[in-house]
Amino acid sequence: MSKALGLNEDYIVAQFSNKAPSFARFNYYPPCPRPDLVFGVKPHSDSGVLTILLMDKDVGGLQVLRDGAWHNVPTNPHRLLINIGDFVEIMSNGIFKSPVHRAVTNAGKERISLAMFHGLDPKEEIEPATALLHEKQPARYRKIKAKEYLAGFYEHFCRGTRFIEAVKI
Ligand SMILES: O=C(O)CCC(=O)C(=O)O
Ligand SMILES: [Fe+2]
Repeated sequence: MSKALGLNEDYIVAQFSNKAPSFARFNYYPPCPRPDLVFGVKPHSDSGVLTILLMDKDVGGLQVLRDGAWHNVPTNPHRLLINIGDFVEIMSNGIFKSPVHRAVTNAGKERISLAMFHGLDPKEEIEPATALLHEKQPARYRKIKAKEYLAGFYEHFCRGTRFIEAVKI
């Protein structure tokens, strides 16, 4: 990803210290009698650097928002889905976008997914890479500590809004 941005090859990897948290979350979605009323996970983007998602091999449910429409992500037993998180959107000055996604429920079938989230040391500051900025392309996000970002992220998630919008300049 760093290379694709024209940055030093290790720019993004170098942001990780040995204090960078990673955690796994198993999502279990029981059958839901009213999928028309209940989300498994409401619309959000992931906060961190990268998420590696192992989806249920049979039951779909993940949807990605693109150009205002929701698209189903097909299931595949041998596929890992890599999602870019908000930290990469900020570092790349918006060249990479962290996708908004949601999980819908299913009336007849249960579903399981496993998400592995890779974050940053809460003390790190996140900001657009200086090498990407010039007069015609100023910073589109303000500098913010990872810890502060996460606090804002969860507050906004509860309200159904996206904190990244509040970090935009
Ligand atoms: O269950 C899924 O497919 C997605 C879960 C998800 O978006 C998350 O845990 O952040
Ligand atoms: Fe997610």
